[in-house]
Amino acid sequence: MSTPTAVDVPTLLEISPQGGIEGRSRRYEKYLGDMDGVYRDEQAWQDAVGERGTDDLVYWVDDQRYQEGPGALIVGTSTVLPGLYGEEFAVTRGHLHAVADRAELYYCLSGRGVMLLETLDGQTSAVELAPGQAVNVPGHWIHRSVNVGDEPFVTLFCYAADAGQDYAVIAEAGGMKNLVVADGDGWALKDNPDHTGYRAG
Ligand SMILES: O=P(O)(O)OC[C@H]1O[C@H](O)[C@H](O)[C@@H](O)[C@@H]1O
Ligand SMILES: [Fe+2]
Repeated sequence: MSTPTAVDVPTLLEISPQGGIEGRSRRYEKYLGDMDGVYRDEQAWQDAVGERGTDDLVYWVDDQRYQEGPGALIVGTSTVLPGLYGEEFAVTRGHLHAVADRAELYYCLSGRGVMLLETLDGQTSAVELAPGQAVNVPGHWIHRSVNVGDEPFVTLFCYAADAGQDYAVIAEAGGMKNLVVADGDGWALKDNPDHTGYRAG
């Protein structure tokens, strides 16, 4: 059991529905240039880089944490800006927790999105989220936020402070099994033909 420290005190967090936390510990920003290899349509991503440059902000995360040890929670907001790369909607890189059994809650604050979920043994799920809706993601599910609207997709998340992130799992598999693509006014799932299957769990 970890010894409480002076900073282990309850903290009031002011959470903006547009994303952002007063009282955060950290802000983490991802730019278009960081998304190399994430979208299946490489040319579409290259074209976007040509138009907007590598320094164009695509998503950002504010979080608050008071210790790294097991038992503590990380609370944050994730703001994914809208976009389309070929037929694919704007996504976060996505990950499996490094401590794979760690769960995560995502509560939609604004915008319209999909939480794309997959397991190493091939189960898939996609949960659409509108403001007021949440998804309780069990451990062992790879998760990626997808903005399927035309405004920022903002979620409040909460997960165990010792979870960590494994990003290689998606890259090694040629991307996630499913793509979230534009379909009329909405979205649809499409098989990613480059997906080779995940490594053994
Ligand atoms: O970590 P990424 O897949 O790039 O997504 C960005 C963020 O998504 C979620 O909201 C997680 O809880 C964050 O810890 C993570 O950093
Ligand atoms: Fe996570």
